[in-house]
Parts: sequence; structure tokens; C-alpha cells
Amino acid sequence: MGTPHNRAEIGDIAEKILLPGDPLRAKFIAENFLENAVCYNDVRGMFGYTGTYKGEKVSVQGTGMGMPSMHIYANELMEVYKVKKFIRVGTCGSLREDVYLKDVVIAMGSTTDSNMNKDRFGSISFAPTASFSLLKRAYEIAMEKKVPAIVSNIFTSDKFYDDNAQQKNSLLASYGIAAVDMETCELYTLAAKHHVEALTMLTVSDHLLTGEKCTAQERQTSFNDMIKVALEI
Ligand SMILES: O=P(O)(O)O[C@H]1O[C@H](CO)[C@@H](O)[C@H]1O
Ligand SMILES: O=c1cc[nH]c(=O)[nH]1
Repeated sequence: MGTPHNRAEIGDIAEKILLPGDPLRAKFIAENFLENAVCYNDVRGMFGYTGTYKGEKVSVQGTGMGMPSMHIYANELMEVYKVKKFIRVGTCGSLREDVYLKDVVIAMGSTTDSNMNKDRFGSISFAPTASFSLLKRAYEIAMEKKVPAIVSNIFTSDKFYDDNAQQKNSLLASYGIAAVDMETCELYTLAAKHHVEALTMLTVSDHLLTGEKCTAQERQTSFNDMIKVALEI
């Protein structure tokens, strides 16, 4: 029967899912890391696949860019498809000198300039956080595999192009925030609402202090270390 954004039938999607923002990264992961992957969704080109990794059923679904897009896909995966474990595998901009291009940032919590949680919680400032067990496992596996990873609070921004970026970024970095993405706050908030587990892992694709950048091709495909850690979790 599906949803307005996903043509998967109930049961087509595994209880464990990887969530890249880019649907072509979902295709890349399915084709290069999963066995017997089957495409269950192509509505709006937002590809979703289910296959197996080391014998366990796992799915991978693109979520698009920004919290409103994450809101749609994560809500449907939690409410309709009953997915229980979510690992976002995204890209981010580094805000700190000690966080380098292609490092992996594991997001312990998310700070935001979005109004979505103000709309939900009114005067209460909700603190969206990762699943502790997924985070602990991610860090242990990254250390075992010698993947350069740090655990930190991140900033989930509504804007990729922000007129006040320099001012905001240096303020946030001075409070220890390592990196910026555009979806984690909504993923962690919905996971709390639905009593499911979520974690965000981000590979640094842009360094916002030095101006270094990964190419579009690298953004799609050069994040294999992070994906291997996510699948091992
Ligand atoms: O690489 P993904 O997962 O899309 O994540 C980051 O990249 C996009 C911006 O280029 C935003 O979605 C941001 O969160
Ligand atoms: O949200 C993002 C993702 C990658 N790079 C950025 O600068 N911001």
C-alpha cells in the first residue's frame, strides 16, 4: 500500500536502516556493501533498498536535505514501517581546526537554529541526543578499525548558505561543537518520540575554516570507512 513518499509494502524494510541524505549514496551503499539488495522505493528518486550484511537484513534509504525532508521519511519509517534502529550516514562541515576533512564525527547531541522543536515544545528547549548503545558501539568499532572518529555535539542548520555563517560558526565552535549538518536534530527528536534508537555519523566533506572541500563524486562514494562502521554496528 505504501505512503505518499514510499512505495514499500509493510515488511519490505528491515528493522535496521542506514540513512544517507543523498539517494545516490543509498544506491552506492546497496550496490557495494549489501548482498542481494532489492530496490523497494524510487518515489521522487528517493531510493530505498533492502539486502543483507553478514547474513542480517538491513535497509538503506535516502532522506533528502534538511529537517523537513528528514521529518517525512523518518516519520513514515517509524510509524508505518516500524523500523527500530536508524543510523544516519551523512556529510558535514567542520567547524574546528582539530577536525579534519574526511574525519568521522559521531553526533552525541544536536543544537539547531530550526524552529521545528520550538513549534513542538514551546518554551521548553528540548535536547536531542543519540542512542547511547549505538553511539558506544560506533565509537568502539571506529577505534578497532582505526577510523579517525570523534564524538561531539553538532549543529543542525536550516541553511547551507548562511549570511551569518562566520559569526555563528565561531560561536558554536567556542562551545565545542565540531560540525554542521542539516537533519540530525529532527532524526533524534523523532527517535525520542517513537522510542526507537538513532545515531548520526558524519564524514567531513567541507572544512569551514580552511575552505577545503571534497568533490561531488567523493561526497557520494568516498565515505566507505564510515559505512563499514555503521554496518558493523
Ligand atoms: O550528505 P548528506 O547526508 O545529505 O548531509 C549533508 O549534506 C547536505 C548538504 O550538502 C545536507 O543534507 C547535509 O546534512
Ligand atoms: O550541512 C552541511 C554538510 C556539508 N557541509 C556543510 O558545510 N554543511
